[in-house]
Amino acid sequence: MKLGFIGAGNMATAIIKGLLAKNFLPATDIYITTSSSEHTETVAKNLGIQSAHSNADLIEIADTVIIAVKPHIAPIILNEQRELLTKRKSVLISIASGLTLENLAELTSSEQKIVKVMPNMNVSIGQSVSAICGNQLITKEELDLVAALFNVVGSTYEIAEKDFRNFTALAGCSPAFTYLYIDAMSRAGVKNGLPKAMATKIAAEAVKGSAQMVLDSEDTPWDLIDKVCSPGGTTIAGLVALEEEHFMATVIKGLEATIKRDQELEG
Ligand SMILES: NC(=O)C1=CN([C@@H]2O[C@H](COP(=O)(O)OP(=O)(O)OC[C@H]3O[C@@H](n4cnc5c(N)ncnc54)[C@H](OP(=O)(O)O)[C@@H]3O)[C@@H](O)[C@H]2O)C=CC1
Ligand SMILES: O=C(O)[C@@H]1CCC=N1
Repeated sequence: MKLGFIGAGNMATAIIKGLLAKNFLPATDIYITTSSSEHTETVAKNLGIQSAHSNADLIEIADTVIIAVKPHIAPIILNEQRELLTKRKSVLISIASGLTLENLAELTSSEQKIVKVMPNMNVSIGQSVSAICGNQLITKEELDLVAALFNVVGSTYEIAEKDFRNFTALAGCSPAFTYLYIDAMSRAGVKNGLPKAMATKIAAEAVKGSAQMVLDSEDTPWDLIDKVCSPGGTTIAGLVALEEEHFMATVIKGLEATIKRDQELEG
């Protein structure tokens, strides 16, 4: 497989680092473009991979093309490159939020093989959770190959396209919310006398262990909450205070705002 990334920002570089770390592809088979040749050269050099002179050159070289630009830029590029993509019979992978398989086919052609993937930032440490679905032209083998690519950098769920928005909120955007939670805990630690770096590390380790516990245990999160809360103790006091401020409803509101924004981006 020769893999080309149109766009080499946060997501593409994280995926590339993950793929290189696991030796999924040799660095000689990974190509990128950015908005300028100079920037492409710099990023490619830093990652130790290949630069393409233009998006058209990249499509000429790669058999699998990941469009990893911001959702409002993707339509412009796909429209420009539609004939070449069709001619090359490339598999097009889109990670842009808010663009449906139907949008992507309209922007390219009815013959375009398309896979929609929603990864998250944790690709760079091999712990992404990604959703995947293909259009009617994608064979099972092609879908499996794309799933294998994203399995190298985490786990992959094949889901119906109608569930993508929900997945984007739960897995694509939620790392940002979790960082916010960790930072808020860390600031509470600082407020009460711990140095910031130490407080952040402690908060992050507590979150990591708690997430692992949910994955490993047969208990539901509520069962685990009850096990932490000693009668008349400290945790129940904190839990009640959080719920007085509508903690659960606030989290749900945050995720639902991302679902609404995703709908708006689709237009
Ligand atoms: N960030 C995240 O956690 C996640 C993001 N996504 C999706 O991934 C996509 C990329 O997001 P992210 O990586 O954060 O975005 P970034 O802004 O970090 O990266 C965008 C990249 O696109 C490049 N670019 C802009 N215009 C062109 C062009 N005409 N030709 C080639 N490259 C171009 C930019 O180049 P330059 O730097 O030179 O301007 C940059 O390298 C988005 O669609 C987003 O919805 C999906 C899941 C999670
Ligand atoms: O903020 C965004 O639009 C992208 C999609 C998922 C995470 N980041």
